[in-house]
Amino acid sequence: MGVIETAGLTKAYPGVTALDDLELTVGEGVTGLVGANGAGKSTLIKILLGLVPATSGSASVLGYDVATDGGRIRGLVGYMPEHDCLPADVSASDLVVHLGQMSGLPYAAARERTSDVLRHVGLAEERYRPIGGYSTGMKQRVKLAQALVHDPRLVLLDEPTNGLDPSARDDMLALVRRIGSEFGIAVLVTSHLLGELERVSDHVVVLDAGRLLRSSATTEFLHATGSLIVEVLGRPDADRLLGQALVDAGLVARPAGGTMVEVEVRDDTTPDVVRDVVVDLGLGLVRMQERHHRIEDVFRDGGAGSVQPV
Ligand SMILES: Nc1ncnc2c1ncn2[C@@H]1O[C@H](COP(=O)(O)OP(=O)(O)OP(=O)(O)O)[C@@H](O)[C@H]1O
Repeated sequence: MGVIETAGLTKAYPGVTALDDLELTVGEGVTGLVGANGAGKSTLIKILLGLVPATSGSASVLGYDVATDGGRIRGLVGYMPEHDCLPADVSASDLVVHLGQMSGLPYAAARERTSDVLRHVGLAEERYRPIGGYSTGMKQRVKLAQALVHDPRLVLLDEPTNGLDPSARDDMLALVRRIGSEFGIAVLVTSHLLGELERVSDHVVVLDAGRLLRSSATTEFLHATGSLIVEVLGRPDADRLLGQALVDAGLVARPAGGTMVEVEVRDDTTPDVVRDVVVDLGLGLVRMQERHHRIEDVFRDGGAGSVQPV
């Protein structure tokens, strides 16, 4: 049985179908839920928490029916909401203790767990200061900590990198990965930035306008394409020169930006042919590697326009 299962799950708001006949199974590990703004990610999470009723179809979380067992599910699941929802005049420490107690922990246990989770998410002395003075990155960490305080089986993280600068985003992604791998907690994490999910997820689910576009292991999204990317240096027009020489050598080659050329792999000898051509031209070989599909190729094929690769 999956950690999350949906069957024919549909949510219609007046004038918009947020989820459309969704059939989904999410297992252990880290699952990335990707989709453009409005694809239905937050709606799915709210239904899974039993906070919003579905129009039709069914869903279960950890074996419990979202329609009837919402309270039980919320006791076993941690939720990091997308939007800023933290009180400004309370410290992270007091807030997380309070939310731990609301999840059913006795006071002493809530204090102990709060100290642990705030350390895990990287909040040190500042945990005793009011949240109003925190940076966006620190606030995101508080939201993550409160999702973990009651030792959940599953966490639902809605856009945890929202509003973060590149370095804070990297830190948050590393934390998400650790939750899945070191702590053994199943994770469903949403983002509209595809490259992020590629980095931290074992499995990727792609939603497009409320419909399931694709669900597969991340490695399947990254399978090789049968071409090589060759980067050279030595002359400003090195790519043009190399491209022509490779075509003359009987290979199919095209420019790939900068001083890079993409070469179709004909057989096992292709890398040797490329190397020899580069040497004959007196160019320097910077790299030669297999080109991989990236997750955004799914959107290029599937048609969802506004998802941004990073
Ligand atoms: N309470 C609501 N009433 C009416 N329409 C809604 C409501 N909540 C969501 N929607 C609509 O449902 C669709 C899906 O919204 P949802 O928030 O689930 O998408 P999302 O993938 O999470 O996007 P975002 O990243 O922008 O949050 C959107 O068209 C949205 O406008």
